[in-house]
Amino acid sequence: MATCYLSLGSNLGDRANYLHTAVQSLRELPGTRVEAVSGIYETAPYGYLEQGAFYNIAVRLETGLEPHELLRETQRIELENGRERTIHWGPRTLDIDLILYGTVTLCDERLTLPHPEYLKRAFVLVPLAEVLRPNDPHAARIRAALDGMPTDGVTPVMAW
Ligand SMILES: Nc1ncnc2c1ncn2[C@@H]1O[C@H](COP(=O)(O)OP(=O)(O)OP(=O)(O)O)[C@@H](O)[C@H]1O
Ligand SMILES: Nc1nc2c(c(=O)[nH]1)N=C(CO)CN2
Repeated sequence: MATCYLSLGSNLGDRANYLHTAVQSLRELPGTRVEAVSGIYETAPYGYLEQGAFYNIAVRLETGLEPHELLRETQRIELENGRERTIHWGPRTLDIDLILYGTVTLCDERLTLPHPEYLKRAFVLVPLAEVLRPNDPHAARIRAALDGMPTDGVTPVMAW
């Protein structure tokens, strides 16, 4: 089993409902236990700015699925929730990014772990800090990245 952290986002349609539906689907994955879900944050768009605000959460789960198996399942969940890839970093009903999979490092044509952008993204790090195990091997790096990072574009809107 591995401790994994996912970042989920939505900025089209009923954003909170897409996130709740996605977490329920994660709970139903084989060999997987969702252990913690952050509150929902409203976040200013990062990267491609001509779009609506996102709702973002972070999830900690334990899974026996291998990294590529987990990615296949999360991409299935995205498609089941109407995900369409039009503009890179553009609007989406649901996006699920694999941030950390234990201490695995991996870089192939389908999957990079840890996620290559996560330490630059307050919309990832702020929810992630809520569900992070204090003794996690990545905790010090995450706290250091958050220290001094502007987080004014990340606003808590509702508990999970
Ligand atoms: N850690 C990861 N989590 C999710 N997808 C990944 C990861 N590493 C690589 N990918 C690949 O990235 C491709 C593009 O994913 P997507 O279109 O969701 O990017 P994005 O979420 O909009 O941008 P970003 O990855 O910068 O957050 C996917 O088809 C997937 O194979
Ligand atoms: N606020 C916010 N901005 C983004 C997000 C996201 O989830 N939240 N996802 C992106 C592509 O992964 C690009 N920009």
